[in-house]
Formats: sequence, structure tokens, C-alpha cells
Amino acid sequence: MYKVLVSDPLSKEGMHPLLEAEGFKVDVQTNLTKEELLDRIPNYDALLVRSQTQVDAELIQAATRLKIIGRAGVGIDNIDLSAATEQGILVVNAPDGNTNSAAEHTMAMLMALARNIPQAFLSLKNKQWDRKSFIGVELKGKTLGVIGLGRIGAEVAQRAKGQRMNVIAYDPFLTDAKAEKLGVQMGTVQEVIAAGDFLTVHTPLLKETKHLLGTEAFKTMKPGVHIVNCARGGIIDEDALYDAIVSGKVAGAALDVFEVEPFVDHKLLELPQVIATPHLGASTIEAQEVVAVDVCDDVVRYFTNQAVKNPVNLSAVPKEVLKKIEPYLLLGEKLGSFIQDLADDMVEEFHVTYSGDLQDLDVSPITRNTLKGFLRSRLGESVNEVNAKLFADRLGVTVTEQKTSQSKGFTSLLTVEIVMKTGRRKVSGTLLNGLGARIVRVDDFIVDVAPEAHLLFIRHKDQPGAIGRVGMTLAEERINIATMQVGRAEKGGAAIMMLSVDKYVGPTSVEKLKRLDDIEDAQAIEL
Ligand SMILES: NC(=O)c1ccc[n+]([C@@H]2O[C@H](COP(=O)([O-])OP(=O)(O)OC[C@H]3O[C@@H](n4cnc5c(N)ncnc54)[C@H](O)[C@@H]3O)[C@@H](O)[C@H]2O)c1
Ligand SMILES: O=C(O)[C@H](O)COP(=O)(O)O
Repeated sequence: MYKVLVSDPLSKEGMHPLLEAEGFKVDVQTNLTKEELLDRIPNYDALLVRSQTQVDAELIQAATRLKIIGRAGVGIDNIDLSAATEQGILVVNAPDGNTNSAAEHTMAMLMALARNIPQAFLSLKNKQWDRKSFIGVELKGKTLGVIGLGRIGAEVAQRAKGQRMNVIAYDPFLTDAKAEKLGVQMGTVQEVIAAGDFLTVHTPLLKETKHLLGTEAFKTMKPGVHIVNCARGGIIDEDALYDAIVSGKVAGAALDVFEVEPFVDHKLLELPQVIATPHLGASTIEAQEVVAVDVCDDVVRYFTNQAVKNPVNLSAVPKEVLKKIEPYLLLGEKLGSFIQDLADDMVEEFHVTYSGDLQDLDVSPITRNTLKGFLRSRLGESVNEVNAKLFADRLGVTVTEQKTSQSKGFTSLLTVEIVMKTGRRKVSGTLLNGLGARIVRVDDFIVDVAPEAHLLFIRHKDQPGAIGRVGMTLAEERINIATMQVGRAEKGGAAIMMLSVDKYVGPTSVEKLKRLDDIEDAQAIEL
């Protein structure tokens, strides 16, 4: 039974039905100290978090059994991705589930800021009927500068247009087509900062966005600008913001996120022009339910050998594509493992070639699985699809992925070739209707064998008696032959035998086979 630790508050409704229906044991233990987490984490296969739990390198190293970290939300800045990747731990998130919630919160903050609602409410709570101190400004006709026009930024831009605001946005990665579709005027970052009566940021915190709104930017803003940050603390320089408010340049700021959280004791909170919420952008019943469902779905997918939907440390592949390539994942792994058994020297290059139906698809998950199969037979279970490329890089193996239209008569063909100083070896496989995965070619020889269990690949001279000698030797070793195929390049020339046998062929038996007359090489393959 897989064990899941939930260390931040996640929606029970979103989480439990899915995980428990699949037989996972779920432990919800929020507010653990770092020591408690370090102590408990070795017992778990999966960890589910929001933004509070700091999943740092120390925690990841202690997580000896952990296979997957699910972030029920967008930002993964609380997870050490390199440490997770290094350890082969898959990280998934829920990027879409809280978009609406965060966009609505941004609009709520924008309006509350424009109309001084929190300040007026506080005054009323203090039994003051004050109708003079809280005169606001309207949104209609004002310009909203949006920095970062991704999922949330785009939703905010649409809503602002509904408030009859003019919207100008900056996003260096936005295509012209998307900007046109959104009907948003685009500008440079300087233009947006200078044009906004209101500015809102919706980028991740990156080295390029850290303190994007800092002392210099505040100087170029319109006097009386209002600022909103419902994205990430650190995009705005809090000290510079404080000075800009005190100087009167900035009329007010609405903040949901902070450089250090919890944010309870800061000079910004003493300013009446600042309104703030404790990182509540994603905190709606609806969003929490969806993000919990999304990460739990990926956890279940991961442990049931299905491709996950929202990987963070693997490239994401669209759902429709995943459906088509899924059957090839295992075939790739088997071919990778097969070719490792054929390697008789250090492998320098590892090439995966796709043809037929596969040539127009994103096949990167198959390549990763193929590489995993290849490296696992050598390095063991610590290699997985998350860290396989990293391991290959470290070993100095060049990995390529190629596509070709030559499928040699098969609907689809997957070929793995390795290059060593001593030469090249190649294996091809396909999926046959009704028969499933088949190995159809080894080096230049055509074969037809299921990539299963115990195989024996023998190269010999096409001479009378060679097949009989192999049969006799295997009989002496009490190894039963299940199927056997023979092929040759030309009469009396190079030939091969591909056998599937009922038990493991150990090194002593392989050596005996190699010593037989007319046998050039024998390799036991365990799949
Ligand atoms: N307050 C909350 O509770 C809450 C909730 C959800 C998301 N968030 C945060 O909101 C932010 C946006 O989330 P999203 O789902 O829209 O992400 P997203 O990835 O869809 O959008 C981010 C956008 O920022 C753009 N970008 C990257 N670098 C940039 C730069 N240097 N300048 C301008 N734009 C840049 C990207 O091109 C992208 O379009 C994230 O930081 C996320 O963590 C906060
Ligand atoms: O990045 C996110 O998804 C938001 O910041 C939400 O964080 P939370 O899950 O801790 O509310």
C-alpha cells in the first residue's frame, strides 16, 4: 500500500475520495516542525504540499522512499527541484485549478484598494461613522498595467476590460497571436510601468522578476499609482515600496504575497495606504477542491504507470498525445534494457529513432523511458524517467531522438541504437495488433519475439550442427527452450538465433555456449 503524507491543508473533498478509492493510505499532518518532517518523511511514497512546507534538499535527501511530490497549486518555489530531480523524485503541480480564484482575488484587491474598503471597514468596526477619510478613485477609464500575461494575468486583463479600464501588458514570452486574441495592448516593461494608474504583477518569482518593481521603477511610475501583488513576494522590493508610499509617489498597495511569509510584523503593515491578505489568492473552496483533485489524480496515475498530466521536472505532453504514445512507454523501456544486455563496452551514444505513426508525435516520454530501461539494467532502481537524462549526461552518453519516415513496413517502429568504441548494436520494436509489443529486428536480422523475461541472442556461423549444439548445451544446463528463431544474412555466412527460455541463463551457461563450435557470441537478456 502506498503511503501519502499531506503536510499542508488540502481540500478533503478533493483529496480523499480519489486516493482512498485507489487504496492509498493518506496521513494528513499539517504544521509539522522541520524536525518532525525529517523524522517522518522516510515512511512515505508521496508528499502533497501547498506553499507552506519547505521541501528543501535536506528533506528530499531524507525522503528515501519518496517517488512523487504533488504541489496543490502553481508556484513551486518552496520545492528544491534540482534536489528532487537528482533523487529521481517526480514533481507535479496543479497549474490551472486556482487561476480563476487568484484572478478574482486580484480584482477584489484592486477594487478594495481603489475604494479603501478595508480601511473604512476597520474604522466602522471601531465605531466611527467617517464619510470623509475614505474617498476613493474609479477604475473606469484608468489604465491597468499588467506585468505577466499568463493564465492569471490574462484573466485579470479580461476582467479589467469589463470594468472599462484600458489595459496595457508586458510579457516577453507572449506570442503576438495570443496578445491579439486577448485584445490587449502590449508594451515594453518600461512603457507598462510608466503608463499604469494601477499596476498588477502576475509573473513567477525568477531572477529576472526579482525586485522588478524597485527604486528605479518607482521613479518612472505615474504619481498616485496603485500597486497590486497577488503573484509572488519579492517581485516588488518591499523597502522601495515603503519609501515610495511614504514619499507620496505611490497612493496605495494591495499585497497578498510577501518576500518572507508569514508576514505579520513589517513596517508596510503600519501604513494606512497598504491593504493586505495572508496569501489567500488560491483560497476558495472551488480552487482548493480542483487543485487537490488534480495532484491526487497525478499521484494515482504515477503509481498506476500512467503518464502524469502536470509534471514540473519533466516536459509536459498534451493529453491527446499521451494517449497515443502511452502503449509505447513499456516497449521503449524493454528495448532500452535489451540493448544494455547487448553492450560489451562503454556506451558513448544512445540514439532512439521513431518512424511510422510515431514520427509526428512528441515522443520525449518514450525516449526517457527507453533511457531508463537502458540505465536501470546497469545502475539499478535509482534511475527513473525523471533523472535518466541526468545520469546519462554524467556518464558522458550522448542521447539523441530522431524521426524518420522509413518504418520498414510497420505501422510504427521504435529503434534503439548504441555506439561503443567496439561497434554499434541496434534493436527495433513495434506494437502489433492482437500480439502487443514485439522485438522485430536485432542488428540487421529480422526476428519476432515478445520482449519478455528470459531471452538468449546468439550469433553464429550458418553451419550444420550449430543449432543442435546450442539445444544440447541448454538441455545440459536444464534450461528449457520456449521459442526459437533462426536467421541468416546469407547461406553459410553470419547467422543469429533468438531464443526465449524458461529461466535465467547465468554467466556460466553463457560461457559454455560461447565456447561451442561455430558460435561467435551469446548474450543472455533479462527483461
Ligand atoms: N496569491 C496566490 O495565492 C496565487 C495563486 C495562484 C498563483 N499565484 C502566482 O501567480 C503567478 C502567476 O501564475 P500563473 O498561473 O498565471 O502563471 P503562468 O505561468 O500562467 O504566467 C506567468 C507569466 O509570466 C510571464 N513571465 C515570465 N517572465 C516574465 C518577465 N520577466 N516579465 C514579464 N512576464 C514574465 C510568463 O511568460 C507567463 O506568461 C505565479 O507566481 C504564481 O505562483 C499566486
Ligand atoms: O502558487 C500558488 O498556487 C499560490 O501561491 C497558492 O499557494 P497556496 O496553495 O499556498 O495557497
